[in-house]
Amino acid sequence: MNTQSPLIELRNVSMDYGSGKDQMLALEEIDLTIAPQDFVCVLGPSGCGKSTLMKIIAGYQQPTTGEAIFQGEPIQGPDWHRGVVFQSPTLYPWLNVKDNVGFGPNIRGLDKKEVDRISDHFLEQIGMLKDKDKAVFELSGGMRQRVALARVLANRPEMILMDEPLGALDALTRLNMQTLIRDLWQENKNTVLMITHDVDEAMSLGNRLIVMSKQPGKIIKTYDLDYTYQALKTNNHRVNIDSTYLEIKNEILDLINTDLNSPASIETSKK
Ligand SMILES: Nc1ncnc2c1ncn2[C@@H]1O[C@H](COP(=O)(O)OP(=O)(O)OP(=O)(O)O)[C@@H](O)[C@H]1O
Repeated sequence: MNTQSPLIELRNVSMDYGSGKDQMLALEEIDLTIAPQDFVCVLGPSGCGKSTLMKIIAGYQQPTTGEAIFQGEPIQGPDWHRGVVFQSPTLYPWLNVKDNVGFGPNIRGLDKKEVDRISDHFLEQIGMLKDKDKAVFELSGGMRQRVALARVLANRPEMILMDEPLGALDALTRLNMQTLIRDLWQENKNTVLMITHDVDEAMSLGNRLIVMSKQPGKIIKTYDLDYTYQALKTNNHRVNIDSTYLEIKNEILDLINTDLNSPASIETSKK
């Protein structure tokens, strides 16, 4: 984690859904600080509130109690500073690839030449410049997710929020996408928060990992890791799976799978 002033601060954030006897506590007393250019991966059992946490940072939901702060200001609602990528890419089927990527800059009133320049730049980054005139229905799942990423990047957001973005992809495409996401993070210097169920994916991409307890979701442990930096240094983009890696992976799996009714206080480990 770097030491610049935080991009995101969650202070004592709790989130209730429903009311009366249907009321349930989804998140409880979350304190989280995310620095610029962090790549934070969030892991935790199904239903522990990962997406709720992401929606609060995106501005889709206000916490029931506590504060969600972006660059020192309370998050009031969604805006282009924090772009969201979902598991199922939400592309506009009536627009071709290039116009999907240029959608945000176009809406913001940039002139056509500038919109084209931005679209081409990000299509190049995702390796799909040659596909720019294709229709959405002509794309594979992995290609759609790449276009969804480029569309978010074209808005030049400070932060990218991803909710299981690779969950629907086959294993090989998923590995290639992990490499692409890491490269895009490095190249564009965004801050990333990514939810995943895959511990290896989290360990190989994130420089910070957050593990949450089962509902009500609390942060039970955070890790600062450097496997993603190692992967950036190698030609084949692979992480070195050493004994420490396996220890941390097993510890995380235990944390996620153990009954965590009384989560321990927050701990931070450094590899
Ligand atoms: N809009 C909503 N209204 C009521 N309950 C909700 C709402 N959104 C989420 N919940 C509930 O809050 C809890 C946390 O849900 P959330 O989707 O944040 O968990 P998650 O960790 O992302 O789950 P998964 O890993 O299965 O995607 C769940 O019990 C869910 O049913």
